[in-house]
Amino acid sequence: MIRFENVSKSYAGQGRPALDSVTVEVEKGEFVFLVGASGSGKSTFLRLVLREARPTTGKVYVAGKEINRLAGWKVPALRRQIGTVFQDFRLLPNKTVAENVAFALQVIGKSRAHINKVVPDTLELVGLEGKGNRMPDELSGGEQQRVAVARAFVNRPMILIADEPTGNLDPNTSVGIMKLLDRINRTGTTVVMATHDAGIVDQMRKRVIELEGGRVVRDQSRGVYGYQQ
Ligand SMILES: Nc1ncnc2c1ncn2[C@@H]1O[C@H](COP(=O)(O)OP(=O)(O)OP(=O)(O)O)[C@@H](O)[C@H]1O
Repeated sequence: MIRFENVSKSYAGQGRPALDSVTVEVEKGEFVFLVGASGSGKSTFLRLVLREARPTTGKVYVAGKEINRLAGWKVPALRRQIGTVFQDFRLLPNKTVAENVAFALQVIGKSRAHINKVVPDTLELVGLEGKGNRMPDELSGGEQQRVAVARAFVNRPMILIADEPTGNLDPNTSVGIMKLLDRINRTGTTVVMATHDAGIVDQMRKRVIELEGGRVVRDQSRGVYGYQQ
């Protein structure tokens, strides 16, 4: 589903590359944690999958396509297949919960009938039934992240990318979000999550890829967090 072939990424003006000769493959339906110290290259890895950044050398494949070679007009279709969740939720503050989730479908031209059916189903899936009319600032952090997960998943993407999704949440709330991501993964969606949350990684026992200075230094199935911060 995702394949990096000898990928390096250097940012202009930076001495050493953010990613350095990374070769890694993530199969369809896998759940993968990306761990490593701050600056080790996790976000760069995720941005390359979304083609928000492009490799300096090497090839990135998503669903069999080398995405660096995709024509610009095909990039939105690629991103439509990839849901994203971030530490800071990134909800639209002036839209209700339901509108935030619906918006993700409106911008890709889905019909009102489809939206009216799918949004309530997805809010129920994430445990927010009955809260569709709330504004984001009327929700707890954990609930706001559930909205973000609903928005990321409402189009049933083949990949879900999560960059520190529990970074702003307390441990109990984080467990709830992880249960949700696990549930989404069980529907067949490939999940790649960058995290500093040792407790979560140790509890979930999923594949762990560790980056250090832009290189893969560990790739372990049913792994643990495994290093001191
Ligand atoms: N847009 C950019 N321009 C220049 N350098 C960048 C840019 N983005 C990241 N870097 C550099 O690339 C390296 C890897 O950064 P990256 O954000 O991928 O790490 P990370 O593992 O996600 O870190 P964190 O855990 O703090 O989010 C760092 O040295 C960082 O300073």
